[in-house]
Amino acid sequence: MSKYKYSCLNPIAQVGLGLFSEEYTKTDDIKEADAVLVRSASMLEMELPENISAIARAGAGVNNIPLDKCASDGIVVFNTPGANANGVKELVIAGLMLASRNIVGGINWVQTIKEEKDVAKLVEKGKSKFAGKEIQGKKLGVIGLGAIGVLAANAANRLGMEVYGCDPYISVEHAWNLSRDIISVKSKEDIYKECDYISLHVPLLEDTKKMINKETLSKCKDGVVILNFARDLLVNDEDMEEALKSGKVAAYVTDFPNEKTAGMKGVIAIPHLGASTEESEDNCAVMAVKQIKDYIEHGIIKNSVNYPDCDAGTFTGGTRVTINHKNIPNMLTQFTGVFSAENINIANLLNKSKGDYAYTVIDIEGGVSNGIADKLKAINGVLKVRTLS
Ligand SMILES: NC(=O)c1ccc[n+]([C@@H]2O[C@H](COP(=O)([O-])OP(=O)(O)OC[C@H]3O[C@@H](n4cnc5c(N)ncnc54)[C@H](O)[C@@H]3O)[C@@H](O)[C@H]2O)c1
Ligand SMILES: O=C(O)CC[C@@H](O)C(=O)O
Repeated sequence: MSKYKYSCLNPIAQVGLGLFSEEYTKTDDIKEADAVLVRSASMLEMELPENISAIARAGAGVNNIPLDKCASDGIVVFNTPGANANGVKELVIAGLMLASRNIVGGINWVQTIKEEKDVAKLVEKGKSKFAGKEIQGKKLGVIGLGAIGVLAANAANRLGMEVYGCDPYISVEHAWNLSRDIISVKSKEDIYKECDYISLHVPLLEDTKKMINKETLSKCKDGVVILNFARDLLVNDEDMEEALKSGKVAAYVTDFPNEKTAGMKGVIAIPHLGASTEESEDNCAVMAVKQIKDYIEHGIIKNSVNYPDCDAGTFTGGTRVTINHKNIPNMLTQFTGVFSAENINIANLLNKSKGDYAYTVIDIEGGVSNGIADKLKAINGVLKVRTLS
């Protein structure tokens, strides 16, 4: 009989799932799963049963997961920062090329003449219709300098582009990795005004939704190319259609086609292939499974998007009690009170908070009764209690 169960809502690379020991079994019923692994499947409308302790998004974007609801149910949500960034960066470079040289048009045209007698001659005669531009010397603006934005900016710069980057919240780690040749600008306005190509690498949030719209496009250069390898809702599709028609936008490259953009003239639509490489899928799966195992077996939180990171070290014996709770005053006093009332000595205690939520790990040398977990659960503001032994 296995100790833990996990469910996968999307296919997850075997190299990751193989890291689960025989203590784990896979289940298709999330009502009995301790942990859930997901890629792009939407969990927004899903009922989240009480048994779930953790959800790992094998990828970066978490807009398919109800983060607040999970936090208030005591469910820790992880993602895998950077694990698919190289895969996306490479497709962004392909996107720059696809938008600059009429590669798709040319390839499709060759198929229309493939049965003709002298294909080579027709090719030489007809190819001028597909002539393009080079990216060297052109200006690229990268909005969002996280794992992908930094790699894309540096790579485009190495290909001879003049690259502008904008990220008011850039992390120290990403700032370190950004080439000194990238021109860092404080406002997106500078990118709209200066750049021939604009690539979006921000998460989909309330303040980034439809950031590319009639107003922002009006600030752009005529014939600008927009690349969207982040999320479709970052762009207002109606405004984009108008801008493509008028020539304001020369091409819109999107990794997120929808009913509106899939057949839109001027759109180069790719079926969400950014992270669809063997390497990215493996990296994401391995990172996601390791994070789930660390949390389930040791109560360690790393790379959570709704709870604080918290590492009390490997659980080696005795009892470890983990408590997901609201970040409100007086919680620790109440927790320690439950143990002291039973004359139990706390060997180690770690508490971390992030926004409205907090997480506490309490190590005890011996065992504890079930009653302890029930008393902790009864404290107002406690969302989930787990006892590892
Ligand atoms: N096409 C794909 O298959 C694919 C794969 C991975 C990620 N993505 C998308 O790309 C996004 C970025 O991925 P990542 O791995 O680089 O994430 P990341 O978290 O490393 O980087 C996101 C960056 O955006 C910045 N940011 C947030 N709000 C901003 C704003 N208003 N203006 C400017 N910068 C802002 C953050 O400071 C951060 O540095 C993801 O959220 C996801 O939606 C798509
Ligand atoms: O899982 C995928 O294929 C896509 C992942 C990507 O959109 C992400 O946000 O990481």
